[in-house]
Amino acid sequence: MNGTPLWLIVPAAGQGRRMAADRPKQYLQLAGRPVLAQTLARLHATFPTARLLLCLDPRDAWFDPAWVPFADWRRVDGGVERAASVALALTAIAEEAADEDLVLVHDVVRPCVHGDDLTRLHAALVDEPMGALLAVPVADTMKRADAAGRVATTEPRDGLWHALTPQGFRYALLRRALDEAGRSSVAITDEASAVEALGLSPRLVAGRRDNLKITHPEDLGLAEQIHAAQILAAQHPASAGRVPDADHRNPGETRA
Ligand SMILES: Nc1ccn([C@@H]2O[C@H](COP(=O)(O)OP(=O)(O)OP(=O)(O)O)[C@@H](O)[C@H]2O)c(=O)n1
Ligand SMILES: C[C@](O)(CO)[C@H](O)COP(=O)(O)O
Repeated sequence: MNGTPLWLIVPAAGQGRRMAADRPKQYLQLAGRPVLAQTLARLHATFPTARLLLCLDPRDAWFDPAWVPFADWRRVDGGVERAASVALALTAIAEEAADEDLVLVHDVVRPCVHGDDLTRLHAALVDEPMGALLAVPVADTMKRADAAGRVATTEPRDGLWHALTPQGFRYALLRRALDEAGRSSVAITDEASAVEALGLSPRLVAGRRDNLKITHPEDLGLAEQIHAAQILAAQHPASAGRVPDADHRNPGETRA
């Protein structure tokens, strides 16, 4: 892409309560290395000269700086929630970042993010003043539950997408969005929803379904299998199955 400076923010200050492991899930082993190390390696392979901000719990006793492959990186204290961790990272570079600099935010617990998706998202951001995020269309029938755990309604899934990461924005926009979100009582679970709260519409960039977020215990085994299949596909590109076309259409694109 053009020479716009690129910052990577990797929120990694979570406790992994739903995983309920003996350590935060970003430090569990995936293919012989901690999840955190695998995720940073994926980002570095595509963006070797980006500047990294790694949000860590100030009491974190697991982190090893040897896992960071970036030449230009720093550790930032995380906040009480994911959005607070990202906001603190933005504040940490307030004196250095220009308004138009690009910021990509990627969950440390998405180690299977594919280089092709990173490249396409980055390219999409050139002409997107409102930012963009990787996402996949919902493929299952969607049920809304009542208080008794029974089906209340079946929701139309047309136009519904799963939001993934990375999510990318210009520095000034993301800072304003998270500042405003911090002053309101609206729950913000991703960067895009903070930008949406300003009345803006980030672009959905169709990504791969295997960009799994390790959240629950069974996700670690799935991530292992995805990771192994991706490595195999990279070694034997001719025999690798292509991701179906439908998964890579962006909203508004029609089937050929
Ligand atoms: N205060 C927080 C909370 C979460 N995260 C990060 O945000 C990402 C997505 O969060 P999630 O999957 O919810 O991770 P945890 O908060 O660790 O999980 P849980 O909610 O089960 O405790 C993770 O990379 C996590 O480390 C963060 O940087 N700061
Ligand atoms: C940002 C995110 O990965 C988008 O899907 C997700 O919202 C983070 O998970 P959390 O459980 O809301 O922290």
